[in-house]
Amino acid sequence: EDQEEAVLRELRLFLRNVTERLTLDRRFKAFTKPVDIEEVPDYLMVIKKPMDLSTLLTNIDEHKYVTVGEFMSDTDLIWQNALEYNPDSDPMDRHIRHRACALKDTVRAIIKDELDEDFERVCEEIKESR
Ligand SMILES: Cc1noc(C)c1-c1cc(NS(=O)(=O)c2ccccc2)cc(C(=O)O)c1
Repeated sequence: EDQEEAVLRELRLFLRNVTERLTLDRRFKAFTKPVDIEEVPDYLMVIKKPMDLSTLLTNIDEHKYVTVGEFMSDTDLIWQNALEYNPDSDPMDRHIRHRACALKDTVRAIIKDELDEDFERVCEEIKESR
C-alpha cells in the first residue's frame, strides 16, 4: 500500500468528518438529502447540477475527491444552487438563503482552521501525477 494511498485515505477521513459535522447541524437539514422532485417539480429545470450532503458522502466513499479543492467545488454547488433556486424576497426564500450563506461560511471556516496547507499541496501533486 503506497504512500499516495495513505495520503488519500487520510483525505477521505477528513472529508467524511467535515461532511458528518455539517449533516448534524440542524441549520443544514434541507441540504442533507437531494431536493425532493415530488415536492419541488421544476427543480431540475432550474438547477443543472444538484448536490447535497448525502451525495458528498457517497462521492467520498467512491474516491471521487483527490484534493480538498475538488470537494469544495461540490460543497459550493449546494449553497449556490439554494441561492439560485430561492432568489425571491419572501420569508421562505430568505430563510433558505440565510442557511445557504451559513453553510458557505461554515465550510470555509472549517477548511481554513483544520486543513494543513502542506497536506493539500501533497494531494494536488498526486492529482497532477495522475
Ligand atoms: C434545499 C432546497 N433548495 O431549494 C429548495 C426549495 C430546497 C428545499 C427543499 C425542501 N423540501 S425537500 O422535500 O426537498 C427536503 C426535505 C428535507 C431534506 C431535504 C430536502 C425543504 C426545504 C426547507 O427549507 O425545509 C428547502
